[in-house]
Amino acid sequence: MSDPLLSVRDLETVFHTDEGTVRAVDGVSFDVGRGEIVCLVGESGSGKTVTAESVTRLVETPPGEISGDVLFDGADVLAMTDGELRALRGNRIGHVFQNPQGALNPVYTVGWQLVEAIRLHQDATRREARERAVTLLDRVGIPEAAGRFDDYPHEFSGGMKQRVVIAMALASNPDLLIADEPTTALDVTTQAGILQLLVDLQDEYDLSVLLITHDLGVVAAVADRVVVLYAGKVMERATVTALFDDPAHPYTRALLRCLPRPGRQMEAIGGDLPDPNDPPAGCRFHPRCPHAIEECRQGEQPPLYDVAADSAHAASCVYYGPNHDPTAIRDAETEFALDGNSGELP
Ligand SMILES: Nc1ncnc2c1ncn2[C@@H]1O[C@H](COP(=O)(O)OP(=O)(O)OP(=O)(O)O)[C@@H](O)[C@H]1O
Ligand code: NI
Repeated sequence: MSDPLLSVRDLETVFHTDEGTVRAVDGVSFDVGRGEIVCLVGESGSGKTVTAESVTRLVETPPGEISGDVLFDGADVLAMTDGELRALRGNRIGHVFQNPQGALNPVYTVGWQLVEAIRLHQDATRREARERAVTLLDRVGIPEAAGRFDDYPHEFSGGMKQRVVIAMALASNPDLLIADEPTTALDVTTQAGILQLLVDLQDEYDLSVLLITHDLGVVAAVADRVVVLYAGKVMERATVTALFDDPAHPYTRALLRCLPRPGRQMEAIGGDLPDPNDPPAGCRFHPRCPHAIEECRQGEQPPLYDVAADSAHAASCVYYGPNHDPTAIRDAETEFALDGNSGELP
């Protein structure tokens, strides 16, 4: 890969609370290449939002504390001044937040808010900004965009409101769009429309996208590459094809088994996420892993071992390390591939 747009190395974000130190993100590394859609996937509480919000240092410090390396287009984000950070967030990285409440102000029309967002970042007259706002609303799929310009947020349906939120995030013409569960609150049909929009926008603007989701159906539909998080640790990194055709980590395999498929009962992964104040030693997943052996219960999270020779596919599991045979876990169950995981929307 040519040098990635975003490069995250050994990211650690901890929160100092009265109950102790929460290691929300604990040594996470991944890249987002130019023009690529990378999905961060994992159960609730695995650290997806904190990872995304650490990238532009939106995590409040204190109580949070961020360390590691975040390089955006070669620039060291963790060393940036407040002014540089504002420029980064305003011009180069658009963020669609998990909680969409804050994204739109209920007392202003969506057109006014878009114009403000555009004028904040670009030298544009009101008239130019208005034209661009209408173009953006149209581009994100708001029917009769010019006519909806003076409507208030509450006059839009959930799906249309999310399209407006995406338009706001695109107002500055960003290089990277971070979208945190952008479809979770929407019904399935509306979800598919929003995902298709993200794919189209990626293509049209050559955007890079960091998409956060707990839904592997979403991953199958849009991702180029995938980072699987569990309890603040990366369990597996893979291309979307490798992840579905050849899932390596027992956690990924368990997640895939949970996918509903025709003629198959949906399973839940047994057990709960570890206590973030007191995670288990060894592999964070070992208490729920059917293949756990003594080695998994000791020391640190295993390193990310190469699963395939190309090193784009790696799993943090001792079975892929020296002196182990991963066929022991891979033969246990087969057939995870989603029906039509070739870019078809769920
Ligand atoms: N401000 C904070 N103070 C203390 N702990 C926090 C804070 N923010 C997040 N956490 C903890 O960090 C961990 C990771 O949270 P995060 O929101 O990143 O999970 P997530 O993967 O995005 O989950 P979800 O799918 O529910 O959105 C959780 O244990 C959470 O309780
Ligand atoms: Ni989240």
